[in-house]
Amino acid sequence: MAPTEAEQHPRRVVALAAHDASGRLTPVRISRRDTGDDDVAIQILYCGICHSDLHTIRNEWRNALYPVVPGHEITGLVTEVGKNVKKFNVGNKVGVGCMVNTCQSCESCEEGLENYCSKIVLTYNSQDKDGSSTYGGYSDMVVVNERFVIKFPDGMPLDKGAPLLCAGITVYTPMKYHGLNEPGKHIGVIGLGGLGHVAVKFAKAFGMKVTVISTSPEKREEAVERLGADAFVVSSDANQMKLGCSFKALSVVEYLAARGTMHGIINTASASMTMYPYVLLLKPRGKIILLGLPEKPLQVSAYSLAAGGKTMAGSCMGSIRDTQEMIDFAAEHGLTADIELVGAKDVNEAIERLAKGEVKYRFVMDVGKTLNAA
Ligand SMILES: NC(=O)C1=CN([C@@H]2O[C@H](COP(=O)(O)OP(=O)(O)OC[C@H]3O[C@@H](n4cnc5c(N)ncnc54)[C@H](OP(=O)(O)O)[C@@H]3O)[C@@H](O)[C@H]2O)C=CC1
Ligand SMILES: O=C/C=C/c1ccc(O)c(O)c1
Ligand SMILES: [Zn+2]
Ligand SMILES: [Zn+2]
Repeated sequence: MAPTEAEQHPRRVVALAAHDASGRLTPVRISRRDTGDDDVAIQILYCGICHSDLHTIRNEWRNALYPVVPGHEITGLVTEVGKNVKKFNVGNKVGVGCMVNTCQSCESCEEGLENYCSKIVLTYNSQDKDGSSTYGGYSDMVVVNERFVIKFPDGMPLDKGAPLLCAGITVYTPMKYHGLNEPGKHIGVIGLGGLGHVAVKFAKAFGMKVTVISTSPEKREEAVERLGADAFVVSSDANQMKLGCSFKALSVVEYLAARGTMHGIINTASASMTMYPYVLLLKPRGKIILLGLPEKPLQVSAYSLAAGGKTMAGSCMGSIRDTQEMIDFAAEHGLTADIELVGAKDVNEAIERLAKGEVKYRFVMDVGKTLNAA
């Protein structure tokens, strides 16, 4: 007889779940599997709050499988390992990012780019190979196959390091694969949020010139003085953006100075926009990489891309091998996210603030100290 859900997933774990498109999170109990031979059990201490969590719980991508327990920037301590586990021991500091399973046999998996596996199992809002739902890091503990667990190097803090597991790898990957990690090159970063601010930090660590292109003039000073950006262009204010006329609103002098100067741009904006004015910032044959996943389509002018032989591409998350490489690189360079730590009780308020762009630059939930009291 097939095992029941309770037999397959006997651990009862405290979590925060959204139940409908209001996205409001409430405490629930979920089931986790026992630690299998290849698994690592992790006590979750911190979990970053990514804008994808917000898109998902509010069903903006029309794919929510409620109840949704979000969270794919998970850090914590190993509490148990299965008998085949080679890379981890009890007590290790570890992280889990956006995926927890792949097929291991498709072309993408064989190339080591399992983030593009057609059968990828995401950390939450997905169905695992045994048919169970996956639940993310807004929870006490998680059980994950060791292949999807990242070793946290000494010196990489579990709180400020957590956002690197999604925001960090999502920006590091296109920089690596599109040659946007070379000293002296000029990169533009659209959107100074969770992804954008770590993109600025990685670009500076690679020795690049960085221009932030932002809708928030008030972010200029810290973008330049604290994050180390070389230039800052105000792209629009929110009202003008709603009218779709970002081009007219660009801060004209800085914009004109930046036109035709960028080897690449990464677009981390969570909202839809007209790409034309941004494409004009690229040098001939420059590349614009789309990372933000807005609910509504972007507007693109074919003419602006074709004239100048420019490329528009997309990129999603990153492989496990690249995630380990990125975390090790970040640790060597003392690179972490700028975070605001929030308790589990305040998570709904934090998500409201994230929706309004009122975070500098990533909320991280203090799961270890506060979830059980929520
Ligand atoms: N491709 C992938 O693998 C991944 C994609 N994502 C997606 O990336 C996006 C960003 O995520 P994250 O950094 O966590 O989000 P944040 O909310 O932290 O940052 C998004 C930034 O976008 C800018 N922005 C917001 N509204 C607008 C607007 N109307 N027009 C132009 N810019 C705007 C703001 O920057 P500013 O104030 O500077 O203008 C804001 O800070 C999301 O859509 C998310 O789902 C996330 C992770 C992985
Ligand atoms: O924040 C990360 C989002 C990752 C993601 C979104 C959508 C999708 O189909 C994925 O495979 C990953
Ligand atoms: Zn994410
Ligand atoms: Zn695969």
